[in-house]
Amino acid sequence: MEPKSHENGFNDDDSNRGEKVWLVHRGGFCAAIKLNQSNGAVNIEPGKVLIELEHNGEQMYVDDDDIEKANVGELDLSEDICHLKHLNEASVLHCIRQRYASNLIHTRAGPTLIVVNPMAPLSLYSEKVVSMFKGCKTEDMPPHVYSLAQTAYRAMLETRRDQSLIFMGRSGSGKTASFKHALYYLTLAAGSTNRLLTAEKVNAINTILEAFGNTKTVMNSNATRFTQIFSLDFDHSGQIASASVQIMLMEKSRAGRRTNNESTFHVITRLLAGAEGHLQKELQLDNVNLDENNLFVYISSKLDDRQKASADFSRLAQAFYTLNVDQKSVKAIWSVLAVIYHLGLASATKVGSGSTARIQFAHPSAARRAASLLGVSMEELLAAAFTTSLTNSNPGTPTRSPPDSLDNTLNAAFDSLEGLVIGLYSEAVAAAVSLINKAISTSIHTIASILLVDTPGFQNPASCGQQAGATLSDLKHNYLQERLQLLFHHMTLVMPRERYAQEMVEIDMEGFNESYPGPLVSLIDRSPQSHVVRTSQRDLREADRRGLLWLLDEESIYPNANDDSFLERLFTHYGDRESQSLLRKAPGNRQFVLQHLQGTNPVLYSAIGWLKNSREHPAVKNAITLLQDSSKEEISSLFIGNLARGGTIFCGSIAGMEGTQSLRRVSSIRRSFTSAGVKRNSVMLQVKFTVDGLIDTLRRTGTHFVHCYLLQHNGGTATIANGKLLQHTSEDIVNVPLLRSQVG
Ligand SMILES: Nc1ncnc2c1ncn2[C@@H]1O[C@H](COP(=O)(O)OP(=O)(O)OP(=O)(O)O)[C@@H](O)[C@H]1O
Repeated sequence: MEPKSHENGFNDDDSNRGEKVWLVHRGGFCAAIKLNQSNGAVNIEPGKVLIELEHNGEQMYVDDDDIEKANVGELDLSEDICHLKHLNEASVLHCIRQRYASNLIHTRAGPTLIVVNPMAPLSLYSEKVVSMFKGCKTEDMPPHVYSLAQTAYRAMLETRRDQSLIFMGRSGSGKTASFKHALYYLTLAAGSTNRLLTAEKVNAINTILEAFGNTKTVMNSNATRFTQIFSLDFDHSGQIASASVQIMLMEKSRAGRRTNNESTFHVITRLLAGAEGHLQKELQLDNVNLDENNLFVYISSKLDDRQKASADFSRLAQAFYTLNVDQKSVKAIWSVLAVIYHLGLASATKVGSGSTARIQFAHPSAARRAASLLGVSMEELLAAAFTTSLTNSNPGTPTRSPPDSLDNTLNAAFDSLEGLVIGLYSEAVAAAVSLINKAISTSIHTIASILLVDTPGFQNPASCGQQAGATLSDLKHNYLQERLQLLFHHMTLVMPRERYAQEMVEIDMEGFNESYPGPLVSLIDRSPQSHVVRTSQRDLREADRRGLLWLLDEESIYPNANDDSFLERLFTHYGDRESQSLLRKAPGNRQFVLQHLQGTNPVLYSAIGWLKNSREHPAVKNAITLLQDSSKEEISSLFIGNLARGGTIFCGSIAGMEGTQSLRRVSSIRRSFTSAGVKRNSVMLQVKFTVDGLIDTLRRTGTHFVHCYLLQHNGGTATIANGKLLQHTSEDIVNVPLLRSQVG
């Protein structure tokens, strides 16, 4: 925009007034009238137009390119943005904003649903509202997450083909909230045989999964850290006859994270705050001290936080009751979680020196509590916790912290203890998911399924003020979001175009600006085509390039490789001019930027510790051995049972595979989830193959996409005062550049 102050050429003559337009500028857009330039105005530069701003009457010349046609006011609240006569960015943003100001947070974009996070509870979802949508056809329903679920249900009944509801968006944008509403709708609207799945049970499942898989981050105070497929399997009559949950790509490293500014999963703090009486004594949690230094668990000193955590724990315990889960199994899970707490206190220390040096628990009394809760001896626990800290017993694992000095020996011990804790936590989650599936899955023959997919949202911590750079876990979540975008692109643009071409229908794509996530996805996950590795050649042949995940994986097995050598290889592969629009170096230590979401969301990453984190520590696997060897029957039987059902969470990185009918029907999907790559210790290739499996699964279904939008960067942590939206204007609430980057 180039505003100009003119003393000549402007007049208020109504005959001069033209069409309504938007003046688009970096901070947003504003309404204006395009004035007729032939009358009055002199010396008009080519490519300029004369406008009058609506809000203050100021007249100015601006670039023609900065103007977009506006629609008539009657279309302000259009239910479907495809109905706008002038379909341009400013008009779409205006429509979403106007609807939001009228408490209409759902908008259609053709078959896709847009939902903006209202940052306040709205009374849009209830049993009564469900009954209004039940049985309806798409064209008879207003945009709502219930209407999308109803459309999927109807399509499943009519075609007998599996359907999926896929929730996409940034962290905190409301994916999980909409996911839960859709699940609630389908449960109530379809009903289930023998009350297998009720709204109460769905609520209980969400409570459990949220406790085990969510945490607090800068972007969302209740951020989901796992991908979930909730499968509803329907019989001939359209009722739910079986259901199951699969959990994958869990950010399990968070359970063993030893940095002060990262929270662990909710369930641990809830257990510590909420276990009372007999349970508290049994778990030996009666002396929890707020000031103690725990490696893995941070307990808030705020009374409010602890009271809330305690109330949440009661709800969690009640959720297991609601699902009729055997209480001995629940107790076994609590024990494993309490063990993590005790191990965090036990910590590690080095005793002796030279050849007699040994690693020991720094606080043996805490370690004894852990051992007795697990039902193993101190020797067994010690061996499981520190096997790899003095000698590198796993030849496949690089010695990144060679135990050649006091610090390195101790660091290796801490890494090992962390590995065990991550393993214990993963097993606890797998057990919880198995118990859920036992409660809701049956072997009744079903004809088709609806898969609801919720994922951790797109992460850009800098957008919420965290300047340290995004982590490797953030990259995994962002990679999944890119793959979902690619799937969306394929299903909504490529496939219809191919269909039109087959049917020889001509479509006018002029002026259509297609953005394509393919190049960045390829930069991240492109498989190696050749065996040339570790070249420092700048002019790599195209065929020799491999994606970031593969580079990280390869680098992590080279002795003496480190985060710097990984970055060097990354820039050897992608330092060329063309790749600069996707990847560039950043000034900070080991920092780089990936231009995510077609450049609309550049994320600054910090690659510190990436190499270490791209291999699973061997101690992770010690957890299952300890649990199976437990002298406590409730523990060993729960975890032996887990293994017998697939023992999936370590190797396949998926929990709950046993419960699924939809995945069982398509055995190739099952294979891709459990393929050889997934079984390797490589965390990065597990990510790649698991995402491949998920996308393959979804591709075979009728897809229904929900795009969730954030109106404020901190929308996942903010609630509008008094729970009210602004009455007259939404301008204070809607961050237009942010919304624009999501719409784009
Ligand atoms: N439809 C809604 N109605 C009311 N509040 C909502 C709605 N959607 C989101 N919110 C609010 O926003 C917060 C963040 O939403 P949610 O956890 O669903 O985001 P998300 O996209 O799943 O985030 P992440 O990817 O981090 O898991 C919720 O805790 C809730 O306070």
